[in-house]
Amino acid sequence: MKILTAAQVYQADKFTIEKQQITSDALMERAAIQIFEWIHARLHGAPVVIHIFCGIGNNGGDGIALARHLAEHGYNIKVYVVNYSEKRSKDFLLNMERLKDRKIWPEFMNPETVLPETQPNDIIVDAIFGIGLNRSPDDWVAKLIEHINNSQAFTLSVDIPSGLPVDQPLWKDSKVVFADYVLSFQTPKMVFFLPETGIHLENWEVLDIGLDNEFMMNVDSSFEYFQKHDIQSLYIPRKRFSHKGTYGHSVIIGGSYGKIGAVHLSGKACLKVGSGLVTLYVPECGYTPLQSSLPEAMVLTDGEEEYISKISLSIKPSAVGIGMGLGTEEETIQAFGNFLKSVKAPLVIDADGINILAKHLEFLKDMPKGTILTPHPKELERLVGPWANDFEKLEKAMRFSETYQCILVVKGANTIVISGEKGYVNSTGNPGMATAGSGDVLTGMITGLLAQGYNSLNASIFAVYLHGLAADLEVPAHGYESITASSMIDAIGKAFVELFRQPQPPNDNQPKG
Ligand SMILES: NC(=O)C1=CN([C@@H]2O[C@H](COP(=O)(O)OP(=O)(O)OC[C@H]3O[C@@H](n4cnc5c(N)ncnc54)[C@H](O)[C@@H]3O)[C@@H](O)[C@H]2O)[C@@H](O)CC1
Ligand SMILES: [K+]
Repeated sequence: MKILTAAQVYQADKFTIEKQQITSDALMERAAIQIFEWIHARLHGAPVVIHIFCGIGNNGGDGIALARHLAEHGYNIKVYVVNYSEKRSKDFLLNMERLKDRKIWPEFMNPETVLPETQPNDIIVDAIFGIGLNRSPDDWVAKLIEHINNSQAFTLSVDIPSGLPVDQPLWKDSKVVFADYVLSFQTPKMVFFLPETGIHLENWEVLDIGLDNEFMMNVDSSFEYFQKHDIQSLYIPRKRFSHKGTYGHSVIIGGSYGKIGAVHLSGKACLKVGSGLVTLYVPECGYTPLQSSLPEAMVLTDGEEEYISKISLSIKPSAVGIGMGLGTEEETIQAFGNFLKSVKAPLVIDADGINILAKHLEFLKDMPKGTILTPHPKELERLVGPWANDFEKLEKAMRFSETYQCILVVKGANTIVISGEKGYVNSTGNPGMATAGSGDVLTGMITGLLAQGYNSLNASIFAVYLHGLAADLEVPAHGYESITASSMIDAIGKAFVELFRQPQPPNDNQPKG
């Protein structure tokens, strides 16, 4: 699903109105009806008090139109107009007239108005600001936002939590409504997925208001949100007349004294996504533990006992994953640098591999095109330098990806796969994944898919999705706390099965945590 900017949504809006020959008010009516139906399907006419806070633009217009539908169905509503400007939109005014025709009189709020009381069991609808917000709200509106946030009432935001910009960082000291749920029109907003702004909402859902399909197909969005059907289309089916050689030979290179487990996790995950053969290349101390714990894998050792000192492979790998538990001994660094010059197979670099690159930028020129780097935030910072906000972080990652023609898997609550100027936002995963070895598992999965012939971008996206899905499937049995890297590996099989189960579970597009 494409993630549009505010400017693109306005274009889609205009295009739709012209092509479908409808009025802007008809589009607002569609939006309001969709929200009404969402609420009505859950409340079934319950006499709960619904406070609807409306701005004076089209987001406010949506709120006023919603108020009319709720009133017509007998709901107990209280409507407020947050009168932050005299520039009321045409469709807001039109819907105000319709509301007044039904003898419903909103309370007009200005800087002097006493803030209304709400009860914990009430519902608040936040239709104060939508995608038109272009600066931080005035002080008195900020106080109202705080008042809403201090109430314990369930808060439903129309289109976007009021106070959040759509596609740029938050203004300094700006106040934002904390939304328990956001009903976002046609597209999720990029701010939902980034840590500095995503903390202002718990859940979100996209409502289809029928913006034109042709526009949506052709619009060039920088970011996409990938879900089950996107991943299904990337899947390469296994063939009946195949053998283990068909599915590639993966090599996992890493480990040092005390960190051999990282290689075990990567190697096992690599096998679990279907790599035909897996060889682990480790220092001598890894030989016995790996041979006994992972019998399906072959083990090659470096002459050095405790760390890798040279990388010479007697086999021709289909894909290589390198860096987990590698350490940063001087000899290891040299071995890593030399390996980059000679490697011909598709490559994934993780953990200490990334740390070495960050300290030896001269190695970057030797990195094969299409190499995948899987940094967590600290590793990314070492690689691209510090950033002032989440949007700058993504810009820097995109520039890095373009310069070195590599793919960056920017790990986080919503992992984002960066390929040049495009970013792909993952829809699976949960806070239980913040646990030791989780990244080793992902690196092994990407390597295993590369070995089977997935290209760099598809292998990254597929593995990131499946990794998160495996962890999500662990939640019912383990909760977040007890998920481990090993339990995620155990669930990879279930994740493959789930991938082809229909229909998509309803919470598949929710941010977790
Ligand atoms: N584009 C679409 O597809 C549709 C949009 N609709 C609604 O329209 C909304 C956008 O409406 P608008 O463009 O009227 O914008 P908003 O309703 O978000 O904001 C209202 C106006 O306030 C002004 N403003 C911005 N920041 C301010 C601030 N800090 N203090 C005071 N005034 C400020 C701006 O001039 C802005 O146009 C969407 O979020 C959505 O809710 C829906 O009606 C249906 C269709
Ligand atoms: K809103």
